[in-house]
Amino acid sequence: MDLFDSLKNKIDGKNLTIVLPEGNEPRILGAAIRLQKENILKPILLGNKDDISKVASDNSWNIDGLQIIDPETYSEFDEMVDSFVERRKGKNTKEQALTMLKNNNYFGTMLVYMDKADGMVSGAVHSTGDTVRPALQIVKTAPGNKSVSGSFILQKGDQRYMFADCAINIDPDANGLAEIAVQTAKSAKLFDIDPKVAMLSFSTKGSAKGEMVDKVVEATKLAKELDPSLPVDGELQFDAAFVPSVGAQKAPDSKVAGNANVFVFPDLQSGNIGYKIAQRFGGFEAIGPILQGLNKPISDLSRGCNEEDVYKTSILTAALSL
Ligand SMILES: CC(C)(COP(=O)(O)OP(=O)(O)OC[C@H]1O[C@@H](n2cnc3c(N)ncnc32)[C@H](O)[C@@H]1OP(=O)(O)O)[C@@H](O)C(=O)NCCC(=O)NCCS
Ligand SMILES: CC(=O)OP(=O)(O)O
Repeated sequence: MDLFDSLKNKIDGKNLTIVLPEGNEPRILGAAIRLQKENILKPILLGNKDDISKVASDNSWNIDGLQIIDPETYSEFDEMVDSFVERRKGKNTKEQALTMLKNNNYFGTMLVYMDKADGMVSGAVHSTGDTVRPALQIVKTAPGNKSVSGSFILQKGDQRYMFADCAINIDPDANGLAEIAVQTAKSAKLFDIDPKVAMLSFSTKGSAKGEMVDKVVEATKLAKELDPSLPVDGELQFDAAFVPSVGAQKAPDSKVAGNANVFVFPDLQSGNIGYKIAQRFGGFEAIGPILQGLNKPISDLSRGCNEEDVYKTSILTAALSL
């Protein structure tokens, strides 16, 4: 079954709510109208009602029945401020809270934190940093996780792969990389991928040397320690990880080489560039970044996203709340 049909089945009838802080962005509003019309989930748009109505009328869209919260006039704002100050005890004052909660990403994240919404999707017009910082500060990492990371599903026809970290950790050390591998394998299972994890490098099994390679070798060892049942191997170049004949030549003893479907990049430069190349040159649909290891489902979008990406990321985020 198509991934999104199966995710839709999962969330069907559960009345899940997803906050969309960028309420007057046409790609967001278009996706929200579609989600509402198809009765898949309940979008909650943040923004000024007149501004959102103007975008709708400019596009001849009907927004009847869509839930819009204007943070400027939110009746439970005082309760939200108190909850924020309590959560950020010792880190942010009430005065700071009043300013920070004027930002829709902080406001939307608080709705999720306070269980007034099941998840949030943002980032069509905000950078990843501005989108995820409130989540890292308020929702925080889930028990058993040290850091949050960001993965993508790359799919084309019946091919489906996971790439990570493409969004959050700029230069993870070996421990961080090992955690990213385990988190991404866990995400893969949620999306019907039986994970075989390749720890990527410019070297395969000692073909090149240096600190960058050592980091990936160490991370592979640590990932195996974190989850002994996980099929994970490294260090592998992308061709050795993906192409069976090259895997057999470069890493003949590996059970992952040539068959990998989860690709862990050594740092964010390679991960972010890598997924965009697969998307833009390779014609793969890229869904994400999916934040892994976070206590509640909040998803970022690439600013290059389209309405379909927002629609799908909202469905996926709702499914992650179950
Ligand atoms: C994610 C990112 C924005 C965090 O940067 P930052 O806000 O400057 O980080 P700080 O060190 O000030 O941390 C802010 C908070 O987030 C937490 N945090 C930072 N990185 C984290 C991570 N990977 N996992 C969990 N928590 C994290 C910190 O503990 C801190 O919490 P606190 O305020 O309660 O102490 C930064 O790592 C970044 O810019 N990453 C790259 C994003 C990007 O541009 N990606 C490419 C496009 S997708
Ligand atoms: C995920 C990502 O690269 O986001 P953006 O394109 O917004 O920087």
